[in-house]
Amino acid sequence: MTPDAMTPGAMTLDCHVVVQPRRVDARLTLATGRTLVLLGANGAGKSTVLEAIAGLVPLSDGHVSLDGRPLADARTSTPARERGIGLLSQDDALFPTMSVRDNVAFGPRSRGASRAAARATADDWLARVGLDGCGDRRPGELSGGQARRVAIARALAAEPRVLLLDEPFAGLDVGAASEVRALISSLLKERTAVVTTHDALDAYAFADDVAVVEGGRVVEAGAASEVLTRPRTAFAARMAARVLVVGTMRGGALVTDAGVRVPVTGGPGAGRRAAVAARPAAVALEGDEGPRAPGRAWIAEHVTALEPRGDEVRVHGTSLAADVDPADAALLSLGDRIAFGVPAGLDAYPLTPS
Ligand SMILES: Nc1ncnc2c1ncn2[C@@H]1O[C@H](COP(=O)(O)OP(=O)(O)OP(=O)(O)O)[C@@H](O)[C@H]1O
Repeated sequence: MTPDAMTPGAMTLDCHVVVQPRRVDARLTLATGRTLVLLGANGAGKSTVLEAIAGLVPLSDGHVSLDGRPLADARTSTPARERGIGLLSQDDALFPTMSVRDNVAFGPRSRGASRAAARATADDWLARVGLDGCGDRRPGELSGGQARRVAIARALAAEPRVLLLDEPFAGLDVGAASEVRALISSLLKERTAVVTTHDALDAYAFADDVAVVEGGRVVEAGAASEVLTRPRTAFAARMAARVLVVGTMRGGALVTDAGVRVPVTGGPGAGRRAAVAARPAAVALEGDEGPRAPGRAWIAEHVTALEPRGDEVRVHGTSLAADVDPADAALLSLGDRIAFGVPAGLDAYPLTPS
């Protein structure tokens, strides 16, 4: 570890991952001690980025550097086990014939620890992930949540400089996912990590920084507080579970390109492009005709999708969305024209540099 890497805020990971066969071309940087969440839909290229950083997929172009040390480019590649990077893949990939303890001891053993020391480290990690006493079991004797914990322990027992977690809650039932979420939340403190997810909840829960990935590219990146609450594109807003209304500032209001006036708080000067972001739960829904409640700006769109979400349904328009009671959603059909009521008084933020 270089002295620079010990400095809080120093850049740990710097990469430009180009994997042409998978159409991935993504640039990322990550400072020491921070957690970066890669937020994107299925197939966006998130796993490919992690696999390339870990050394499991070759780069077509670009580079991966850790603490200023080049690990890979299109011509050279440090072997995965020598990178100081731990990857928790979606399938856990535990060795099925080894005991749980030996699975976790694998990393320390590879780093030269004696068998006894590696086993002691493994037992210590098993206790830290809540699996005290499970060391003699085989992976096939574990529940999905337990197996995920073992995989986490195995990744961390190797003492990686950077931990990569690929959809760490995928395939777990609600109870197990909640437990693993709490465990990961405590383990990520002070650690340098990248977590992939398609779920905004994970971004809100873990991210210091967020990079939104679409079609193999990073389309928005920055501090979580900025990217999640002030998204700049409809895609980033959707990934952050927000709806975005874009327009031009006029007379203290945001006026959409269709001419709807949205009263806002703050915002840049007249004539500047700006946006407000709302939670779908805060957006109201009415028929296209008839009375409209005051205190909102009403924007008419066609229904494009009805997405069940537990005890609510998210009604998507072409750009807006609202969470409504299933009984109300049941009255709607795809293509219906409806009015979304965006609350007045949201904070407007600039979309163009001043
Ligand atoms: N082993 C592979 N061989 C060839 N192409 C692959 C392989 N794995 C993924 N791809 C392709 O690369 C692209 C990116 O996939 P990737 O798995 O990285 O996306 P993702 O964002 O992680 O999605 P998911 O959340 O579904 O895992 C996709 O077009 C996918 O079909």
